[in-house]
Amino acid sequence: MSKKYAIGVDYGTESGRALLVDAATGEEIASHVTVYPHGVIDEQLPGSEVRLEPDWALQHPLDYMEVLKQSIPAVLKESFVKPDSVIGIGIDFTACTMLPLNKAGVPLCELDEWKDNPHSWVKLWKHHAAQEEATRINALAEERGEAFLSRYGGKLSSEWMLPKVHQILNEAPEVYEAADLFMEAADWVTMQLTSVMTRNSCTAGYKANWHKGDGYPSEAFLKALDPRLEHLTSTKLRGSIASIGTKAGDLNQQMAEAIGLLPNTAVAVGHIDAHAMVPAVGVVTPGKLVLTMGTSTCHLLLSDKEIHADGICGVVEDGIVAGYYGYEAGQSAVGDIFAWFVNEAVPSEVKQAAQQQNVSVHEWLEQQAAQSRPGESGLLALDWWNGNRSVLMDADLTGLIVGLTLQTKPAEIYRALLEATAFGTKKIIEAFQAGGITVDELYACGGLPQKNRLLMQIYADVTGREIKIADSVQTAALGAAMHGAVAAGAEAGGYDTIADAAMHMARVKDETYKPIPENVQAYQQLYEAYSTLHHYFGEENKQLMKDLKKLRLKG
Ligand SMILES: Nc1ncnc2c1ncn2[C@@H]1O[C@H](COP(=O)(O)OP(=O)(O)O)[C@@H](O)[C@H]1O
Ligand SMILES: O=C(CO)[C@@H](O)[C@@H](O)COP(=O)(O)O
Repeated sequence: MSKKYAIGVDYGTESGRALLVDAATGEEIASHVTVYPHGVIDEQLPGSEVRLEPDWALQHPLDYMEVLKQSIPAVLKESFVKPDSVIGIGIDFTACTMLPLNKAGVPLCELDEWKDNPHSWVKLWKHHAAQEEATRINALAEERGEAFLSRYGGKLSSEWMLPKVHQILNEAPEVYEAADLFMEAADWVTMQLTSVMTRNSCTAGYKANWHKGDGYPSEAFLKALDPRLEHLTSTKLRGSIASIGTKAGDLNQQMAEAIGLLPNTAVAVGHIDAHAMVPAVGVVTPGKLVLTMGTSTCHLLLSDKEIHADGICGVVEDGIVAGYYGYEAGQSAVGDIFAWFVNEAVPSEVKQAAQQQNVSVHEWLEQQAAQSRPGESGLLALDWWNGNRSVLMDADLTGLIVGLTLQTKPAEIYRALLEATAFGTKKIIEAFQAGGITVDELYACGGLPQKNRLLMQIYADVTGREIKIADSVQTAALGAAMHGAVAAGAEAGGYDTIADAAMHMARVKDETYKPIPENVQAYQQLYEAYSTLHHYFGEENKQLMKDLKKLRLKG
C-alpha cells in the first residue's frame, strides 16, 4: 500500500497550525502556522467603535476558516503529498471557546444586525468576564446539593459554557434569544468541514458539565438559576455527543475544494488542545500525569476510577482516552506570566544585552537566572496573574511577588516566576494524591519544555520527580492528526483505536529531567512558604485581592 498521511489542525490562542504526518510512523512531514488575522480581541470590536470591558477576550470565527484555507494547502504544497494519500483530519481547539449561531449555523457576529454587539462574537477560553455568573452557579449548585458539582472539584470556572451562556443572557438577552445554538468552536469548525452537527465528549464533559450517564445539569437546576434557562440544554445546547476517538463525518465538497483535499476524507470529532496531547506523548493508560505547558498549563491524568477530588477541574468518562476516566486540572497562566514580565517589566538594558548576544529576552533571562541557587534571591511569587484555575478555581485572584529589595535583579524576578508556576503544579499533584488519584510519572509537552531548560529543571526539583518530554514540538497537532488517522480506521491505513495510533505515532525524547537532590531540599522550604501565601491570599483573606481588582475595574 502507498504511504498514507493524516493532518492535525491545532487551534491555539494566537494562531492555528496544520501538521501533516506519516500515518504509519507519526513522522512530521510538513507544518504551517496561520496567525489569526484578528488575534485575541480584548480592547475593541473589529470594524466598530465598540470598546470591551476588562476581562473580555473574543475571537473572529472567520480566522478559524482562514487557518484551514491557508495552512492545509501549504502543508500539501511543502510535502508534495497528494490529496488522495491523506486519509484523515483531526482538529483540536482551546476550550471553552464558544459562539452563538443562527438557524443556518452562521455565527451571529458575521451578521450586520449583530456585529456591533460584543456578545455575538466568539468568547475565547480566557474570557474571564463571567465570574459573577460562575459564582452564582456555584453557590446555587452547592445550596441544592447538585451532584454534578463534585465532579468539578466543587466549583465551575468562569471560563466554561454555563457561565458564558448565562452572561450572554444577563447582559444581552436579545443575543441569547437570537442564538439557535451555542457551540464550542471545535465543534463548529468540525461542522463546517463535514456538514454534520456533532458535539464532542471532551468539551461537553469538561466545559459544559455533561456526564455520560446523567447528561447535562437538570432543567430544574437551570430553571432555579434563571427561568429563561430552563430548556437551554434541549434547545441551544442540543445535539448528539460523540466520544472522542470517533469519526464526525466525511469532508464535504465545498470545504474539500477550499482546502485542497478530497471529499470523503475522514474527519474526527473535535478535541481540546491539551487533551489531544495526552496520547501524542504515548500516554493511554492510568497514573501518568501529562503537563501541557504553553500560554497556560493543563494537567491531565487517566484513571480507571471516578473520584471526586477537591481542586480538580473535572473528571469525564471518555474525556481524554475512551475507556478511562480523564482528570483535568490547570493553571490559567504560565507562559503568559513570563510573557508579561518580558513585555511589561524588563528594563531596556536587558533588552539590549539580549540583542547583543543575539538571543531572545526569555533566553537571556534564563541564562542569568540559571546561575543562582534556589532561594538565593529571597523572592517568592504566587502564580495567579490570570486567576487560579486549580486548586482554588477563582479567576479574581491576582499575582504577587514577595521579597523585593533595592538589590533585586530582573533575572531573579524571572526565576521567581518560573518557580511560582512549578509550585502551582506541585499543589495540583498534591490535590490529585489527596483525592486518591495516583500520580506515578510526569510527562511534559507543549511549547515551553522545548524553550526553557531551566524551567523544566525547576519543575523536576520542585516536584522531586523525573520528567519525560514530548519529542514533538507540535504535540497537540500530532494528537489531532492521530485522531484523524483513527477516524479513517485501520482499513484505510489508519488505526482502529487511539492506543494503536499511540503505539506507532507517539514518542518522547530519550533525555529526561531528573531532580537534583540539594535543589529538591531547598525547594521544600520555599514550597512551605508558598503554601502559606497560597492559604493566606487564596483562602483566609481572598477578599483582599478581589477588592483591589474591583478598584481597578471601576477605574
Ligand atoms: N524561552 C522561553 N521561556 C519561557 N517562556 C517562553 C519562552 N519563549 C516563549 N515563552 C512563552 O511561551 C508561551 C507560548 O507557548 P506555546 O506552547 O508556544 O503556545 P500556546 O500555549 O499558545 O500553544 C508564551 O506565553 C511565551 O511567553
Ligand atoms: O482550558 C484549556 C483546556 O482545558 C485550554 O484550551 C486553554 O487553557 C488554552 O490553552 P493554551 O492556549 O494552549 O495554553
